[in-house]
Amino acid sequence: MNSVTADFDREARALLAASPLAPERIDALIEDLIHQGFSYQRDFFSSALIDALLADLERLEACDALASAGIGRLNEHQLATSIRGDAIRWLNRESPAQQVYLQRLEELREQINRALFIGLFEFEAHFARYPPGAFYKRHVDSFQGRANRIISTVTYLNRDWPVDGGGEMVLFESQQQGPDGFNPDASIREMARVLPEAGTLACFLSDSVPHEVLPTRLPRASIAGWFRRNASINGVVDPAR
Ligand SMILES: O=C(O)CCC(=O)C(=O)O
Ligand SMILES: [Fe+2]
Repeated sequence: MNSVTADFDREARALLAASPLAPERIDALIEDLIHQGFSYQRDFFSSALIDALLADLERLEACDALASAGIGRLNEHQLATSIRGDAIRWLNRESPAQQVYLQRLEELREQINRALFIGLFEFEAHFARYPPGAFYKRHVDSFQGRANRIISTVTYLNRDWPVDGGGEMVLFESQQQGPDGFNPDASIREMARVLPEAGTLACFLSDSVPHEVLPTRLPRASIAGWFRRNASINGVVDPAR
C-alpha cells in the first residue's frame, strides 16, 4: 500500500470511529416514515463527519467541480434555473468523508429494509450548493409507476444557520399522482418546514411527498440522496441517475 492510500484509509477509519449512528435515532426515523411518510432528525450525523463533508464540498467548489443541476429532459439553462438553482456533484467515494457518509447510509438502508421489507438495493447522492437567492420549486422526486427512487434523503451541512437564513425545505401533504404525474398547481397543506442546519437528516417517500426549497439568503450546502429499487422499463434495466 503506498502512503497516499494509507493516509486515506487512516483518515477514513478515524472518521468512521468518530461518527457512529445512534440506533434510537434510526428507530425514530423509521417510525416516522411508517406513520407519516417523512421524518427529520436534528444532529443525526456527528460534527466530525459533517465538517469533513463540508470541507470536501468546499474543495470541489474551489476546483470548479460542481455543475448546474438539470431537471429531467429540460436542459435549457434559463428554464432549469427558474425551477432549481443549485450546482451539484455526485458522490463517488473520492474522499474519506464521502466513503464514510456512504457507509453510514448503507447501514441505514439495511435497517430500513429490515423494518419495512421494501428491498431498497442501492443509494445514490450528490452534493448541492444553492447560492444566495437560489431555490427549488415544489416537486416530487420520482414518478409513480416508474418509481425507482423510493426514499429521498437530505443531509444539511450548514453550521450556525440563522432562523432568517431562508433555504428551508417545506414538505407538503402526500398526494397521489395523476396519469400525468403530480399537479404542481394544486393547493396542498404544508406538513413541515426543515431548517438546513448542519447534522440534520430529512427523509421522505420519493413518489408521494411534494417538497420545495425556499429561496436561500445565504450559501446553502447539502447532500441530496435516494434509496433506489431497480426498475426495468420495457425490459431495459433503468441505470442509476
Ligand atoms: O435540499 C433540499 O432541502 C431538497 C433538495 C431536493 O428536493 C432535491 O434535490 O430533489
Ligand atoms: Fe427533491
